[in-house]
Amino acid sequence: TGIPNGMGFTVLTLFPELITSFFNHGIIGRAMEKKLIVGDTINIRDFTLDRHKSVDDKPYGGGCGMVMTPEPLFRAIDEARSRRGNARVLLMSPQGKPFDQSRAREFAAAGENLIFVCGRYEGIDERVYHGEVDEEISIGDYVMTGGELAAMVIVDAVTRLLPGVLGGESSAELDSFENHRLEHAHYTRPFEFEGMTVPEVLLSGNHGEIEKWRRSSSLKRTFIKRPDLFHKETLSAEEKACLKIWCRELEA
Ligand SMILES: NC(=O)c1ccc(N[C@@H]2CC[C@@H](O)C2)nc1
Repeated sequence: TGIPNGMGFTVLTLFPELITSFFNHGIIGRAMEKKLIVGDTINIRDFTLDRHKSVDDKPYGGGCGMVMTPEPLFRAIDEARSRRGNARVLLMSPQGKPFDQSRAREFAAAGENLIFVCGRYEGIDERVYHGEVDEEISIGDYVMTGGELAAMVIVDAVTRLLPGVLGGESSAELDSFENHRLEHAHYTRPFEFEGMTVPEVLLSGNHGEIEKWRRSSSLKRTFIKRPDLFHKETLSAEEKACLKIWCRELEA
């Protein structure tokens, strides 16, 4: 990414401790230690100017719930932009552009610093969206009490694609959805568990046969669990042959 200390992720939130805990564990925590990413939080409440440190107010036009006021958000976003140049401000919202693996790859490839605006209550004042937000993003068609989980989903999915983050233990290239197919089944010891054993081919050491079995496993689970993915990438001749054999076995 050419950025000296890794890709920046700044999360604007009313609950920073939710985010710092996420930044300090597992693969993400190690990426922080290795300076492959720089993750930090900004507490929106620190940018209020009134005695009560209020961040929300009643909605114009009436109705239930509260709306986040624009001033603290504007100031918090400006502070985030000042911390690292070349940043993209993302608003977490059910109305946003759907986030998926290809979008995660785009963010990771661009290496641009990302600033996440996490709303609470009914939402944020529209003028923040028009004045400061570069893009609105949704992680799925459902409503949550806050944008924080959406921000963590995006940080997680993007970080694991950055060079050096996953190291040798697994590779993002072979991910499910990488080729619009689900991942093959995984097995580890013990060989027999609850009366169920592991497909012998996986113990054969025959890497050609193992790869063939894994492609077949991936194809079958995609066929059963997510046939819609076939519209994204049509079946290869090998896949068609494999499915034909499998269907014949099922009919037998
Ligand atoms: N599907 C999503 O990505 C998503 C994002 C945010 C969200 N809720 C927040 C709380 C109030 C408003 O700021 C938006 N819900 C769902």
